[in-house]
Amino acid sequence: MGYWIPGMRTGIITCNPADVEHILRANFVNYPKGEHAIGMLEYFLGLGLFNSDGEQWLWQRKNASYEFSKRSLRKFVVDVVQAEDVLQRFGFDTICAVAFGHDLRGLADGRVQEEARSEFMHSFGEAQDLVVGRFLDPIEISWKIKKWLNVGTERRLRKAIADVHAFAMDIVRARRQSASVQDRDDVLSRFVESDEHSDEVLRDIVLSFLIAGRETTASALTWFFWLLSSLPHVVARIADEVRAVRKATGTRPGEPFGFDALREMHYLHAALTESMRLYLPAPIDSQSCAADDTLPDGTFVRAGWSVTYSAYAMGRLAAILGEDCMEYMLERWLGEDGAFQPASPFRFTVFHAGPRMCIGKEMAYVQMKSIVANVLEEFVVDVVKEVAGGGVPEHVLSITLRMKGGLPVKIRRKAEAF
Ligand code: HEM
Repeated sequence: MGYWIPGMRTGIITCNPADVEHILRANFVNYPKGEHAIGMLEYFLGLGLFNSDGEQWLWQRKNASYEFSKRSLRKFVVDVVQAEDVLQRFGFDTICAVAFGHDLRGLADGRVQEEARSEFMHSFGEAQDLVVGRFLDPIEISWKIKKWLNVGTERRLRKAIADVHAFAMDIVRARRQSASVQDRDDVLSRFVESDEHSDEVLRDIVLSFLIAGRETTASALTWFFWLLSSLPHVVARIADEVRAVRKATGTRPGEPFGFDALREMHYLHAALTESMRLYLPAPIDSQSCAADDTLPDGTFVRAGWSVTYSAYAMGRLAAILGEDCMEYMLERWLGEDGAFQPASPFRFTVFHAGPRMCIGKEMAYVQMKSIVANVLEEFVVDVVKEVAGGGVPEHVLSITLRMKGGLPVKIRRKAEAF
């Protein structure tokens, strides 16, 4: 069933899996992101994969998909996730390495690089929050924006975007200069090879991967570790599974997990999936309707309207998940043999669905499983009492639905490895 959103840009919102399938797959060409959404982010992200439609999107998606193949993922596990300082390199650095072949760690002057990175992270966070804040305001030129976007804020935003663009451009130039692209299989190499794209186009591709992959996995894990603080039996079962995988693969605590070893961690996969069902990085997603249409549930949609589905609500609906929808129950994802059972992406919409489904989904699971398995194997994570025992921490909606102020934890090394 669709709903009207009074007082906002005209549109409907739905939580019906059949509608979602219609919008994201069956009638995909009729539901692009649309000029409005793309225009709002263009001065920050340009027209990269994440922020483009039609042909502009298609050629980028085709080239990028090739590099996100299973072969590349295996290589990613070997080259990047297994690095000894996995926690340090998690997220931002791994995306730079996998997507752009740009190893921040390997650069000669580590200190300068470290400074550049943290400056970039700060600017990226600031630009993202300001741009997304503007985007989420229902009435674009409202009094709220006029008040909020005062001259100082506008200046800050421009500076943050200029810093972000400069950093992304450095990645592009470094990548162009690196000698042999033939034997590289990062995402950028495909675009660099064809030689027909300007530096600005490549910069936008870099920005799209950073915006899509930078905060999502980190946000998902923050909520996961918070949930674990009240689920000791789940922590114990994950530990059992990790130990069993160690035994089966003949590896010892501290050694890296291989791609196949991570795939064997079904219980952990289910635990993360159940956590993201309830606390997901991207809570809503909007498309624009190109031509008049009627959704499967009978709702009429006029050309130009926005059509939004709420992944957050869909993850908490009894009609989709049953009466126990508000309970953390990871067994719902496991078959009788203990193997992970995926749900239709039109019901479990955490990674979007259809041709524009998240291209980094597998990589995100590899990252998250590596982190959780490594951390729980060697450390005890104590969430500070007030947060662990209290209610649900406050959410902040930026590019992801993150936990306000982050998760305060104390980490202790285990007296003896389990
Ligand atoms: C838990 C982690 C993640 C979640 C929940 C997630 C979720 C999503 C969602 C909902 C979208 C659709 C956004 C939209 O079109 O408005 C998306 C798109 C995308 N994601 Fe992810 N993502 C995650 C991790 C990653 C990672 C690690 C990467 C890259 C390294 C990545 C790369 C992308 C890209 C490039 C797109 C745009 C795809 C396109 O438009 O064709 N994501 N993701």
